[in-house]
Amino acid sequence: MLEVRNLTVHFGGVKALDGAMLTAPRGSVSALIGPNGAGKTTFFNCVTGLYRTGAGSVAWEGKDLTGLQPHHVAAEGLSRTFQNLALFTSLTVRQNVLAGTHRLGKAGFPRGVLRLPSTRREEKELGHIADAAIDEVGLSAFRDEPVGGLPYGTLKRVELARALASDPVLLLLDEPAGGLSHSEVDELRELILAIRERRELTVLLVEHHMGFVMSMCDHITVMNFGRTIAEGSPAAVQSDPAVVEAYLGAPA
Ligand SMILES: Nc1ncnc2c1ncn2[C@@H]1O[C@H](COP(=O)(O)OP(=O)(O)OP(=O)(O)O)[C@@H](O)[C@H]1O
Repeated sequence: MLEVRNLTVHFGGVKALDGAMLTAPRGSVSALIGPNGAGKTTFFNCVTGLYRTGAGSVAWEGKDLTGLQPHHVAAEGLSRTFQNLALFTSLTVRQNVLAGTHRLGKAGFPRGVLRLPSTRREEKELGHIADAAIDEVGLSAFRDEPVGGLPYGTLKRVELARALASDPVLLLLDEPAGGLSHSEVDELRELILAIRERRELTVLLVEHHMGFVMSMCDHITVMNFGRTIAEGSPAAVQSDPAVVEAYLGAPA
């Protein structure tokens, strides 16, 4: 499982995380929720090594990942998508997804320049992996399209395919349903559940869409002002008075 304890992050005078705790059981679809500014994206950035934590620890399957650089975290099988999409707009869908296979390649720069047969073989294998991820998210028809002109819902799937192309064991999705239409949200739910099943993944998502979260997650952590205020099943957190207060405010 993913076990995060006591994460603390300051931005100047702002305490973005203040002892945040989270567990995501192996094989679960877990969610991290909370009002705007609660610290959810900062939390993801700490887990994936983009931000340094002032204090606390991150462990996956008992292995300490605290303070590792992003590429070392990725090498442990943690892969993510970004809230504001991080795609190369002038490249095609396939080229973007291929970028996600990076951690699986062994060739490196010198062998790449020499174009050895083993390098060409590896490129072919990584191409197959990228194509399989594109097919898996239903984007076969867009494989060679430049990402630039594609609709938002399609771009979100490209991000998902890129994250899958690294063959992750833990998939972190930052607001996967954000900006999607009603029917796209429903399709995305089915897609994520099918991917989890097929790949035996653990999924942790940050999300504001409560219908989406409550209908698909096994385990939910609620954060407010950088602190974890509740954790448990969808039913348990929904009826937790601290959670109700965080979303609706204290009764007058
Ligand atoms: N790079 C930064 N520099 C300064 N303050 C930041 C930075 N990133 C986040 N913050 C602040 O830290 C707090 C937590 O922000 P964060 O984006 O992690 O919240 P969030 O829960 O993801 O919000 P949202 O749901 O709106 O995306 C906020 O008060 C935010 O303004």
